[in-house]
Amino acid sequence: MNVIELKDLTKYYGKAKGCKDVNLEVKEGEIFGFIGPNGAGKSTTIRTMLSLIYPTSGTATIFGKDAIEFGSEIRKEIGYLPSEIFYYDKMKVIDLLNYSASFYDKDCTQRIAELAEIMELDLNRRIQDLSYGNKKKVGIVQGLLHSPKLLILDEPTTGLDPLMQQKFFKLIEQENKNGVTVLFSSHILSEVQQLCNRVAIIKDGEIISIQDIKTLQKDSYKKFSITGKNLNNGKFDISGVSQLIQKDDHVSFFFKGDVNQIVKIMSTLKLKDISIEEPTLEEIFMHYYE
Ligand SMILES: Nc1ncnc2c1ncn2[C@@H]1O[C@H](COP(=O)(O)OP(=O)(O)OP(=O)(O)O)[C@@H](O)[C@H]1O
Repeated sequence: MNVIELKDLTKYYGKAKGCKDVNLEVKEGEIFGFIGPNGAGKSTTIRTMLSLIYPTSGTATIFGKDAIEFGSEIRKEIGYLPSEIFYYDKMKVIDLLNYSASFYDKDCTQRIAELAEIMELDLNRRIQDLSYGNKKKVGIVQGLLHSPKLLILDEPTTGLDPLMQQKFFKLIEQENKNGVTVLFSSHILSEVQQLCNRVAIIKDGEIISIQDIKTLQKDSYKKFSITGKNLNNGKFDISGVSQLIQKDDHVSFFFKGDVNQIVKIMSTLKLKDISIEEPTLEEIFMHYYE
């Protein structure tokens, strides 16, 4: 079953394009990555699918229901962490979270305490006394306290230190194991790589590719780095080689194709060192942004 289904979802702010003809399906139980640079249209797509803003055209269906018609019903089952969070500064964290919890027909007290412990959040501090990272933690607890079926996380890790990021990822993985579907928007490819099953890439408001993370990494480019005397980069002038860089005794490049071709060329060289690596998502996607 598709938890999220977007059909030609389009949002213009006056003449400015927010997102255009976005088609996307997120299946139940997936952790789906949504990747793009700043201003690519991630937040616009998310806000439109949540019917927090209205689409110019197209439709969003969540849990099989139209997002506008059933907006308030759907949102009860969603945990949404917006990219920017604004709070009443004078409130205590616990009062704010209890207030959020009051919108749901369930007792969230225990879950608030559990989440605060996992995220190391002091519930008795005032919002105005919290650092940016701690405010982000409030948002995370707020998004999860009602045990939603769908989590929509818009740039959730900004402001979290690396240790806290890992704790947060573990928490998301645990939620996912318990059946929660996750849409994870980010401009940091390595975190999407760590967490997601599939990924959609958005650029200038339009989806340019949707890929399975595993096939993406296995079936695509390999990154070769070699060191040796008299390496002539002209030798690697074959189809499938890209982004070749030569510096002194070192040559690196990406290759997509029959690796035997590369091995054959390598066998004619006198090498000091060689490494063959899986490229990072960043490297794989680089050409989309050129
Ligand atoms: N309220 C608005 N009014 C006018 N233009 C807007 C508005 N909100 C977003 N935009 C424009 O829509 C485009 C997409 O922005 P959006 O915030 O959705 O991108 P994003 O991928 O979420 O980026 P970021 O990570 O920087 O938030 C940008 O060109 C942005 O300037």
